Amino acid sequence: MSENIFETFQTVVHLSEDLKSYHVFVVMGASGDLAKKKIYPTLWWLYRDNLLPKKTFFLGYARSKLDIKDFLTQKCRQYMKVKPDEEEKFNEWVSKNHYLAGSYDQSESFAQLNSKIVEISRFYEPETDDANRIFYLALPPSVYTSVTQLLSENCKAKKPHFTRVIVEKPFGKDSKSSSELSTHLSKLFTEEQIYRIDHYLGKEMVQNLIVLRFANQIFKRIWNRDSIENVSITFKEPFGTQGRGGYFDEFGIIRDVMQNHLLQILSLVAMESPISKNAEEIRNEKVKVLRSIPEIKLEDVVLGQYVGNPNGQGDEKMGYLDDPTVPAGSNTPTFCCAILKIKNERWDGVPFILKSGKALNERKAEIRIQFKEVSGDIFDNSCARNELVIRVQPDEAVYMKISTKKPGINFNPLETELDLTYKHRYDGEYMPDAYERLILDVFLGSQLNFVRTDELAEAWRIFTPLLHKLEKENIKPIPYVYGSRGLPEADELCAKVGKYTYNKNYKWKDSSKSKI
Ligand SMILES: NC(=O)C1=CN([C@@H]2O[C@H](COP(=O)(O)OP(=O)(O)OC[C@H]3O[C@@H](n4cnc5c(N)ncnc54)[C@H](OP(=O)(O)O)[C@@H]3O)[C@@H](O)[C@H]2O)C=CC1
Ligand SMILES: O=C1O[C@H](COP(=O)(O)O)[C@@H](O)[C@H](O)[C@H]1O
Repeated sequence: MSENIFETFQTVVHLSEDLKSYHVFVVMGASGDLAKKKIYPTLWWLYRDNLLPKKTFFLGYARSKLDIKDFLTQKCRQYMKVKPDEEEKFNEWVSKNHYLAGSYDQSESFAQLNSKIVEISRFYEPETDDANRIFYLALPPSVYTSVTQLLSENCKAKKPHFTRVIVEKPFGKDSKSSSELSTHLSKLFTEEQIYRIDHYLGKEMVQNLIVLRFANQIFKRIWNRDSIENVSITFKEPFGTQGRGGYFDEFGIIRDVMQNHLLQILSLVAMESPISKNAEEIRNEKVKVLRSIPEIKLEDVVLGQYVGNPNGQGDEKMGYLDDPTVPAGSNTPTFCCAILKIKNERWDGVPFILKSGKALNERKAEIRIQFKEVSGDIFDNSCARNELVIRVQPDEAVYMKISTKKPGINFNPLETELDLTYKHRYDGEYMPDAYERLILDVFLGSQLNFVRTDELAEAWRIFTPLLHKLEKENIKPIPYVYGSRGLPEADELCAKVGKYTYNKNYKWKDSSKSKI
């Protein structure tokens, strides 16, 4: 692991006055899946790498009665990648974990939670009267309202200590429910105390967008409707609902991925240059561009639902409706391709294609910027459009597809690429997980990578009319086979409305594997 990558964080964490006092990180819903697979492993990695303020302890809270030491060492450990030489440090981290069982809707339980926080703070530092408090709500949305209410009434830190609350999506189901939740939260906490997590904002290549766009003069000049024909933002997963059908069916792919992860990426790709790197300046620009996007119309959308592949293996044989947790006859889409428009000076006429789906042919998240055709082409229309591809996952990469002379005795253009593949260029660099970056941001009080209330309201405004129409008219998605690339109808929409062209002649050669 490279030490350098952490230097900045460690310096900030250990020098900041605000971070010198005790911190308690409370995992609400500590017995659940998210806590087990993501939150506790992330806390361990941050602790292992000395990234957390030195005086931090951890408190789990859930209804189940459990022994936190057993839970961490037996249930969570498989997700924690503890190396043999880290045993001592791991045990040290486990010993800093505490647990309290309690309800999600009774004031006495939250009063006990408050007493427990104070008690543990005093155990570590007898003179102290409190600690900075971070509450991570790894909970189902059904208990958000009561938990936040009771936290606010019983568990806020005494000043000057801070209280921060991390909220997981879904942030409502449409404009109305989201606004109700936002209003509820805003009565209890200030905007500075609320951290709405969208884990895509913690991914390396999503964070890279701001640097790529605003630290390169060559991109600044061409990042507009004069040069760009279309932009695609794609999310694909090669597996279905995996028994989570009950949850998924309530939301569908649009709410699960598009309205949040893909729209967040879109806003970073399309926003104007912020005045500075300041979180509020950046979030102001993100909101501004979202405000320029009209609501999506049904005619600009293709919806799909996967069916089992009779020739597939295991899960692939199972269609969405075969999942016993999915209601019979459900019309919830598991695939969606939508074309968004941005009505502003920079983007007028440039389609933004958002594509997302489960049970497709591959795991991929990428941003593809397709440039306009060469004007005054002297090569008999044989030049492919340039493309800039930012691959978020798997294998982070930035590559630019360009035409060069085909090597040899000829004068023909050949589509090739300028390739920055991270695993080759930054071999050995430690790439923190999205949750590591985001949880650290909360300790540091940086809201840059979290979703602000007005941003959220705009995101719902864009999607709510479409979602309501789909539900009211019970619109049937088109079936596609588990493991396919998607729907031909989506390709047609991308070509016609999205102005996207696909060059099937392009063949990529992994030059890292070439012999010299
Ligand atoms: N650094 C690296 O590792 C590099 C890797 N490569 C690899 O080379 C391969 C080709 O490169 P690239 O151009 O990026 O990717 P692809 O050829 O896989 O896809 C290009 C785009 O065309 C779409 N597409 C694919 N098939 C069709 C079709 N039949 N009709 C319409 N649209 C289609 C894809 O959408 P959809 O996602 O929906 O299928 C995607 O948006 C990829 O596997 C890529 O990973 C290339 C350059 C650098
Ligand atoms: O938020 C969600 O994201 C995951 C995909 O996350 P990734 O980091 O593995 O790309 C998705 O599977 C899930 O359905 C969705 O709720």
